[in-house]
Amino acid sequence: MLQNSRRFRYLCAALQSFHLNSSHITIRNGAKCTSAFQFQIRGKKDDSSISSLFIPVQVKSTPDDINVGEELTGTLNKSDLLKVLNKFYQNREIKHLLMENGLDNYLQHQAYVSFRRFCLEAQNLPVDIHVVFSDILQGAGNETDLFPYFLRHAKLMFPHLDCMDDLRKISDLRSPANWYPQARAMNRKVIFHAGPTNSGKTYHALERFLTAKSGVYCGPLKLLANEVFNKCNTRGTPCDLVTGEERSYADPAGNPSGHVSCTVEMTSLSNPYEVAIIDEIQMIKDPQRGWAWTRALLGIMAEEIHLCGEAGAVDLVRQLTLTTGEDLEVRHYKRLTSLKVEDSALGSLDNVLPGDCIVCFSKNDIYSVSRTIEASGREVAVIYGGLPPGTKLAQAAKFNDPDSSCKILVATDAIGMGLNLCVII
Ligand SMILES: Nc1ncnc2c1ncn2[C@@H]1O[C@H](COP(=O)(O)OP(=O)(O)OP(=O)(O)O)[C@@H](O)[C@H]1O
Repeated sequence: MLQNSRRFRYLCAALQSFHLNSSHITIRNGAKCTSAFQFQIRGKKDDSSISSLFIPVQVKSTPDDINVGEELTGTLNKSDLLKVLNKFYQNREIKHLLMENGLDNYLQHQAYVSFRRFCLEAQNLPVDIHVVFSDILQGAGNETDLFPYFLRHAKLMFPHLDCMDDLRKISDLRSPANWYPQARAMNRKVIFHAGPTNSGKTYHALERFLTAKSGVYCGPLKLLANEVFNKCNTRGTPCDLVTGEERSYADPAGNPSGHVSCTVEMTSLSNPYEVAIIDEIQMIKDPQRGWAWTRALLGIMAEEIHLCGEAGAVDLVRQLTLTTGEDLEVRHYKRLTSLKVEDSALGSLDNVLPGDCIVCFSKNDIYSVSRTIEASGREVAVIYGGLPPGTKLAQAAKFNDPDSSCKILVATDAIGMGLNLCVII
């Protein structure tokens, strides 16, 4: 409905040519105005009202050769016109009506000055205005009869008046949930799989994903997106891969599949899916990357959204689902294996056992630790953030393979998020 409305088309036309530089924003609307409609940011000293930011379009009269108004109702005396105009402008009800039509005191004054000049300086007034003035002067009308003509003039001067409601709506950033009207139009079901790492959260969400007609998996790492992509295709569900660097199609001809595994920043908000998984949802709190989880949670067009992550994020997600008006189902999980803390320190790298993982916090440490272990004749798998996803996956697969001679993993904390590794704990 909105798209068909004149106001919306008008707004689009205005916004189509929206130019921005550091000090000056201009909206040019060639469709209706004879000159540019400017929206200019001025210095701090100016009126704080937003209205003062609009520079009026100059409205010029386009007189006919023949003064039809004069032929119909006779000549108008300019000083009489001025009296009518002043009376009109001082009328309280008129002021109130103008306010209701979006003209605050500032705009009213601007419009009045322009309308007065227009009426007094025009050689031939437009016939409708001429007749109305004539009626008023002859006692057959009231100065309030000028209202529609004044408003028409004001709207020519300030084209934004016609699309103010739409401008207000699109510039209101207080409710992010409303930024995604297509998702809001759906009846989405949100399920939070909450639990510690290695508790089977992603496993259960993925089982649902694999059986759905279509789905999107949104992961925090290229590595995880790759893992799901491979898992899905191995299980016979064609799935594409989309990361910032890579795009792979299950179909060799390059036709998109119903399932997509992507990094969360690459999530498409325009494709409808039956199931979506947003993994590691607690990342929504991350100051740098959290926006991508928020965007995915609020904007994904999926009938069923599975969020996997730490229970600590439930409250925040619940608050967000309150803003979308959606119910949140929380499923709690417990660790599948227990953690055991050693009584004594490792002491030396000679004491590293098969199934151990040494976590380092710099690439230099990775190199020195892996070299030391390899020097003692033991094979090592290495994973750190800078490795290409394929290499990381190959290293993880080598370490996980029970038949491989590689039993020790040296990695940075890049392995901490979601990657399934057969580390003995
Ligand atoms: N019910 C199950 N049957 C078979 N395997 C399972 C089951 N639940 C979990 N697993 C396996 O256990 C491992 C850990 O599960 P999963 O990745 O789902 O844990 P998670 O809670 O999502 O961990 P993280 O928070 O680290 O992502 C995976 O290899 C998964 O395939």
